[in-house]
Amino acid sequence: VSGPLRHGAMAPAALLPFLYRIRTLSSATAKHSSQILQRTRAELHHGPVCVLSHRRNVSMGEALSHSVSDLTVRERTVLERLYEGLIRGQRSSLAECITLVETQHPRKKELSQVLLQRVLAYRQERERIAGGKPVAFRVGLSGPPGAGKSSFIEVLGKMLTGKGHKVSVLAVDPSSCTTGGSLMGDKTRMTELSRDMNAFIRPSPSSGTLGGVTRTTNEAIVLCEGAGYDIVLVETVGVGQSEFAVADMVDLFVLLIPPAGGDELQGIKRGIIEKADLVVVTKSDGDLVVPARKIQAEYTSALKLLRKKSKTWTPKVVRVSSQTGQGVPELWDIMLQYRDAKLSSGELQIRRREQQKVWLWSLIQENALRHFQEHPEVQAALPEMERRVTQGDISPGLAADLLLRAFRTTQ
Ligand SMILES: Nc1nc2c(ncn2[C@@H]2O[C@H](COP(=O)(O)OP(=O)(O)OP(=O)(O)O)[C@@H](O)[C@H]2O)c(=O)[nH]1
Repeated sequence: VSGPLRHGAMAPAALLPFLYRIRTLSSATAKHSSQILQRTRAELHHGPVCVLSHRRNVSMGEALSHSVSDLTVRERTVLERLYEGLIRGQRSSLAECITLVETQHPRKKELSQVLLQRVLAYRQERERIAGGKPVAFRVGLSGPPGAGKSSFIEVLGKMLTGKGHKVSVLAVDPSSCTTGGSLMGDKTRMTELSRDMNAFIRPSPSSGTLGGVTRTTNEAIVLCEGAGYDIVLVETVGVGQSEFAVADMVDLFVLLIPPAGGDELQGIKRGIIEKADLVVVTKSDGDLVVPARKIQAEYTSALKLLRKKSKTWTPKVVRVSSQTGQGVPELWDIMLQYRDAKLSSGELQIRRREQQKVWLWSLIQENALRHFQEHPEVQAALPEMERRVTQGDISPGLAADLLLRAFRTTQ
């Protein structure tokens, strides 16, 4: 298990045996599932599409082969209209499709999976035609509040649409998950880029758990790629775990740092610096050039001390100014060098495959934990168990075993 677990996100040890059980079950049915998946792929373009069923006592194979044959005519028509509009690159269809994947409504959720499977098949076909080259370059951008992220994305985005690219910008706002408030969405951001016909800007889903928000962001990436956006920028603010989540969904992860020392920099976590493929010191203009150079030198030295994580790439620290535009074209050239190096070495494809696995397990983790917590036997026993553990009557390990046994025997 990796991903959020690796970053120390809440994964009680008690859950591990349960996850292990799921993993064992998964491998037992893997052969059968793969045959069914093959059949599923063939069915994607024609008629019934498979989705996972939520029914109890349904084996993995049965669930995968459970066909949404009960799609109503209206549902089919809506999905067809959305899909056609999306692959023709209509921004309104893309926005509607993302709204569908963000929904909490159970039936619409199922429909969104039908749509996604079809878009995935379409993307796979386009990649096959392109000789395996990904259809889009995914770039994650993170930094503390006020680092200059939106100003930078506006300048970079305009430059890229000017070069003929189609750019989408997705946001992951961690505050929307906890408080329902927003760190990112309160002001008008990227005004020029939002008016650009070759750009698409989507704010963060406004509520849900971080896992839920990052799941929909991952799915929104697929939709943007289906709509022909060849550059997908995913922005997040460097608070909480959201930046780790974003780092795990992109090809290139960029950390933006303002040229202010001391307190402002203390908010930047060491762990996230290790994740960065590029560090960008922002606002390198006027009086800020000198502090920006200082920060650049500090980070260059700090990065040298880190373990090398790639054979083909050494993280770089560059300075830019969104106000003057200085350094932005050069930075884009570096981003392209990165992409080319990663593509030709095969590291980019490996990274994407690994990311898929990370997401699979983090989604299982989140859902399995909820399933466990909502189980009536567990809910009934939990207060007493917690009381006895906190009083030191029984060990947490034993309490976890007992709760898991209650969960298992009543499945
Ligand atoms: N001097 C200078 N100021 C800049 C530059 N880029 C951004 N700023 C200023 O920095 C402040 C924050 O910029 P934003 O682009 O809103 O930063 P952000 O990281 O998106 O901020 P949040 O949305 O709060 O996370 C604004 O007052 C900008 O005018 C730059 O290149 N040079």
